[in-house]
Amino acid sequence: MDLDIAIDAREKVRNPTIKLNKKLAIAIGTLTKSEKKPFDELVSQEPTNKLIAVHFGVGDQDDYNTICNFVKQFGQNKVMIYPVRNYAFIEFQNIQQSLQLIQSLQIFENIKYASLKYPNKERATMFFYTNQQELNGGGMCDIPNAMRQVNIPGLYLIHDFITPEYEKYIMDLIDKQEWSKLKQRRVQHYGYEFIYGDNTVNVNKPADKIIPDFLEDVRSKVSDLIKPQAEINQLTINEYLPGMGIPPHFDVHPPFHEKFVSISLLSGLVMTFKSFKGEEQHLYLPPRSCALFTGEVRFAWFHSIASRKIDKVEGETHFRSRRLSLTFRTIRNDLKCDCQYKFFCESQGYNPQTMKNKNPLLQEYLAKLNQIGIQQDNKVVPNKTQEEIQLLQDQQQQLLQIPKATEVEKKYVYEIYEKIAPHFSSTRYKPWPKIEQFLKSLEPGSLVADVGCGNGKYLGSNPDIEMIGTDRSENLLKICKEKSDAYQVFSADSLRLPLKSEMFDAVISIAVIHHFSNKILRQQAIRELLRICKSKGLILIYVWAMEQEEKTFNEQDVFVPWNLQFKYEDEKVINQEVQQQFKIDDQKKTVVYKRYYHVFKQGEIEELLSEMPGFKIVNNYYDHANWVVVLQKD
Ligand SMILES: O=C(O)CCC(=O)C(=O)O
Ligand SMILES: [Fe+2]
Repeated sequence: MDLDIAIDAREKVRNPTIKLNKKLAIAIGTLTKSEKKPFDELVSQEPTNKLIAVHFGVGDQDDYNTICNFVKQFGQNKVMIYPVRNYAFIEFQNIQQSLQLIQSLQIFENIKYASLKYPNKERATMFFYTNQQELNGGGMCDIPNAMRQVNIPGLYLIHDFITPEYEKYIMDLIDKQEWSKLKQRRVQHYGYEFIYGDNTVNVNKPADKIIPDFLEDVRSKVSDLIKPQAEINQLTINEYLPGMGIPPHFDVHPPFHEKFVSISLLSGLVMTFKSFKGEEQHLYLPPRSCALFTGEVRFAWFHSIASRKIDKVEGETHFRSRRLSLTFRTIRNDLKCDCQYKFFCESQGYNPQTMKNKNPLLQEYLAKLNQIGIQQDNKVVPNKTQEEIQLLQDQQQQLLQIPKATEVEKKYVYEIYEKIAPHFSSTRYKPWPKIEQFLKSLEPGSLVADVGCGNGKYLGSNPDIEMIGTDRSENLLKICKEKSDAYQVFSADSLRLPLKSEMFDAVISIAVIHHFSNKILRQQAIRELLRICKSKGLILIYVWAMEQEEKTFNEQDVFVPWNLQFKYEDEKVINQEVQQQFKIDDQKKTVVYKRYYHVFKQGEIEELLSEMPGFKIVNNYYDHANWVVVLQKD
């Protein structure tokens, strides 16, 4: 078969199939090269039940799905894709099926292949019969297998840092802003202009554009995360279409404070990290996650994104789609970095130029590291006291643990409230006097958050204050809205409230903290209450007491039954799902659901709080079988 297609430009204009032939030649070139076999050996002149699809067009997942759906029409088959090489191996059960596929396409008699064109795309896939039992895919192993978790000193990945709703909200607005075009990508800069090539900023020249207001929530959340570092004041937004990447680099030291973060929007992809010792690790950054760079990874590791359309994540092929990243940094006006990684630090004698020429000092440094071992070197931290180190480590530990609700909260709290909401609400209409009293004691005009507002029974307690309510249960929120149009409520996770810090004059948390099944979660929920409260603001917390007359508890972690009357339950549910999962009490005509509680012993909430900074306890008492504390933020 003659594939040496030399095309005369004029001929190409006259004969449109030649354009296709040129593409074919390129595709076949890739196939033969990576399979290391001549084309004649790879393809069969006679119909077989196996096909090779070349230029498979897995540019993105859409193409992949298109082709799989197309192939499926002709019968059961096995499709092996080799996305790196843009071809695939398809095996049908019989020849009839592959024959039908080929016949459904445009057939080019002279070289016996069939071509599937994509609507609206300058792209086609060609199919050939083959006798091969399999293809080797040209070594799919070219793509490193990335992990969802890695162990890189100073690097933290926080999942679900923002919600899908917030992501959508900011995406729409980001797309309305002006983009600057780089050779590879499009970018937006705020606060300070980034100088590529040197990977730095001009600290004396703030950009005209400051970080937009619509990003304030995420900016302040990042500022909290990096405390005690100064507030975030620079933002770079990078846009990566499939196939785009960023070469290996690290941020120069002097113009930026230590910590910075990169938040991924829309699509995940793999970031590659390379240490100064040559060690390489690959981490998958999922959408809406936040990667926090501190210490060694920030000062002395290269990070990069390979220019690919697909990644391999724990063995699975992951198709990239459009991704935006928000890189938030703090500018350092004094330009004096005093990190311990002085061989990479421009403030301490490092010169990127000499580094490129294999800086002899660096060679010496690496030799020394090899001698004493990196472990020991890590322990030597100039300019910081032991106490400071401990403090930083504690803080990083804490960051690592920005915790997520477990299955217990999902299955035995959240899902149950969803089910029992109307019935629950019908039994919870009377506000408790002491809580009303607290709300009525607030200054007129106060802004108050009711975190875990349930059916909203306190939202109208004091008409002179402004209240917002959050809850995880959509069905309870529905009830709030039915009660009054004026109620401002929305769904939120109490462990990570989508609310700006220091915003509220007071915060209440009624019967919420006891639904978290471990101490870390209970503390995180309280930390969030503290975070959104203004300095000197009050926080009222109610939790179920173990010591109560209404119920006897033999232990602290309990599942408390809720007898849901049949009239509140969907018939269908009673018959099917519930019968398998939940107990039905035929006599009482109820379905028995169980809610998880951690009931608090006397003094326990105070003990939990004693491990947390930033407030004092101004009151504590017992009310309606609950232990109660009132905190005042420092
Ligand atoms: O896209 C990212 O996550 C990283 C961007 C980055 O490394 C940079 O802007 O310096
Ligand atoms: Fe970077």
